[in-house]
Formats: sequence, C-alpha cells, structure tokens
Amino acid sequence: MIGEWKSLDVTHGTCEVDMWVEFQKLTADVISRAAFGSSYEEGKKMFELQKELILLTLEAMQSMYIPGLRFVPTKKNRRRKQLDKEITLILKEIVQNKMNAMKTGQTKVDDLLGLMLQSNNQNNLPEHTTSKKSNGLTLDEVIEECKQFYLAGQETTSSWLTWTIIVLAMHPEWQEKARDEILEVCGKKEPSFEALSHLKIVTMILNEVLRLYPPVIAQYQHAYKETKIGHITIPAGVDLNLPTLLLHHDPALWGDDAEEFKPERFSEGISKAGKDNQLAFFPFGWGPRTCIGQNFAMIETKIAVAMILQHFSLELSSSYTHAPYTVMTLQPQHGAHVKLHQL
Ligand code: HEM
Repeated sequence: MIGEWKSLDVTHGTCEVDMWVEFQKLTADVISRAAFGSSYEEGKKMFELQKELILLTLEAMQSMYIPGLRFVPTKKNRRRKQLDKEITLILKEIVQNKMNAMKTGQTKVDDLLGLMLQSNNQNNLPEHTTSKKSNGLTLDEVIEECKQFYLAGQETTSSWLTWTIIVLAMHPEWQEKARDEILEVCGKKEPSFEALSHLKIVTMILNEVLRLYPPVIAQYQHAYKETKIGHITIPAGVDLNLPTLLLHHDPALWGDDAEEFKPERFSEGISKAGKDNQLAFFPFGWGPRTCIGQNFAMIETKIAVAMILQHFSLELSSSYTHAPYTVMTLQPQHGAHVKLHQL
C-alpha cells in the first residue's frame, strides 16, 4: 500500500487518496491472509461475495417488514440465495484442499483455518453434515467461523484506521508526537511485534479514536434469565441496547470536554480515562463475549499507522466533509480524502 501510494502520479511528492477505500482493501487482504494463508486470493473472492450479500441483507433489514416476502423469488432474493450458495461452495473447496494438504504434510498450520482444523479431531470431522458427533467443529461450523471472522473483523478495522488518519490530519500536533515516537522506537524500519508494545502515544491516540468514533456504535444483549445489575432488575427475554457511541460521548462520564479529541485522557490506561475513574469505554464489548479479535485489530492498526507516519505527513483534502454515519459500522459518508506528503 505504501509503495503504491509512493508510485501514484504525484505533484511535488504529494498525492491524494480516499483512506476509506484504501483501508477496506488493506483489511480485506490482511484478514484473507490470516484466515486462509496461501489460499488468500480465493478467500478474497469469497469475501467480496460476502460483502455484496451483507449489503443486500442490510437493505432488506432496513426496508418495511412484510411477513413471508423473503421467500418470494424477487431479483434481490434470488441474488442473495445465489451469493450464499457460491460463498459456501468456495469455502468448502478451500477447506477440503486445506484438509488434504494437511494430511499429506504439504502445508504449515499458520492460519486461522489451519488452526481450526488442527484443533479439531479430524477423524471425527463429518464431511457433509450439520450434526455434531464429537467435540470438534463440523465442516459447516468451520465454514461459518470463517465467514464470521471476516464479517466481524474487516470493516470494523477499516473504520478504526480511517478515523485515526482523519483525526491525525485534523490535529497536526498529535500527528507530530506520534511520528516522533514511532521514529524513536522503530526508526524507518518496519515495526517489529516487540516495538509495537512501546508505542505509548500511538496507543493513547488509538484509544481516543475508538472513544470518539467507535466502529460498532451499539451492542445488543439478550437477557435469557432474570438478571440484576445494581438496583435494576432485567426480566428474562428482554433485549438490551448498549449505545456505545452515546456513552462514549456522555459528559457525565467523560467530563465537559467529552466531544474533544484528547488522547491524554488515556495516559494512565483505560481504567483511569473516564471522569472520576468511571469505566465507560467498551468499543470491543465486555465480559465473556468480548471481541475475540481485539488484539489482532490493535496490532494491525498500529503497524499500518506506524508505517504511514514513517513515510508521509497527512493533511485533509479540501474536498473532505466530516460526516460520520452508520451503515454497519461508523463510516465517512463522503469518503475520507487525505493528502499524503512524502517525507
Ligand atoms: C476495531 C476493530 C474491532 C471492533 C471495534 C470490534 C468490536 C466488536 C464488538 C463490539 C463485539 C461484540 C462483543 C460483545 O457482544 O460483547 C465483537 C465481537 C467479535 N469480534 Fe470484533 N471488533 C473488531 C475487530 C475484530 C477482528 C479484527 C476480528 C477477527 C479477526 C473480530 C472478531 C470478532 C468475533 C469473532 C466476535 C464474536 C465473539 C463472540 O460472539 O463470542 N473483531 N467485536
């Protein structure tokens, strides 16, 4: 990505890109490689189809509910069915190839699919069934896990990266502080895993971006039994909506400067960031169902931000309009055009 930007048609070492578009490509590539290793190109094709399916599904969810309509063979319903079929077929083939390669020792187990298959008792893995006969995952479950990781991990990370770059372009003083830290810790080299844990200012900035622009703006929980939280009793069967975006902007929890970008809030860690040390920061959820990919997302985001700041200084394009809005995640409605000046 950095190399591509450097080779873009530039005027005096400057080019302009839409960060939202760029980061969608980057995160799709990263998650495809992490999930499928050497088969990532086939994985990417599957993910593209999944993206189309998600958009069609969201459209259906946001239109008027007419019972039974989803069974009518309209053009969009037929396309949804066809996409689902195609995705499952591609995945079945990838899984089957991986299983064969693992059996003959032709592949390393260094991707998510390999790890899932390895952790499974392969002798008991039923090939074409949805029923479970062992503690391992069925083929269908492995396929659903692959889909889930992409759905949960791609657009969320693009959103986080995009808002980080926008905010750094808006606040040159923080951009400078972050770059100084990166150059001090990593120089101009690619950041190592070890170096990432020394990026304190970058971590503060990334947390403040997650507070102001949480990619997942609300979280839904279902009380399957009567539950007491403090003095509130929630009856069984009630659906709860935790409005992350609203809580992250609430002056009662963050102070009168809640709307301001102030990474220094996080200088003593997450637990001390809120007003009177109230814990009100949960971009990745909380408790036993907390996001399983949060460390993965943090590493990916830190590496990308570090490498961008090593090579470019950032300035908002004159065409940029600040308009966060939600499709599935918090996105820039009119794109995220930023000018990149080569350093
Ligand atoms: C900025 C990036 C991300 C954000 C903001 C985010 C946010 C969340 C949230 C709010 C939840 C729901 C937690 C709950 O119900 O309490 C969740 C669940 C999940 N996330 Fe993430 N996520 C991110 C990145 C990722 C990545 C990169 C992956 C995969 C590599 C991932 C995989 C998952 C999975 C599999 C679940 C479901 C966990 C379960 O139900 O047990 N996420 N995420």
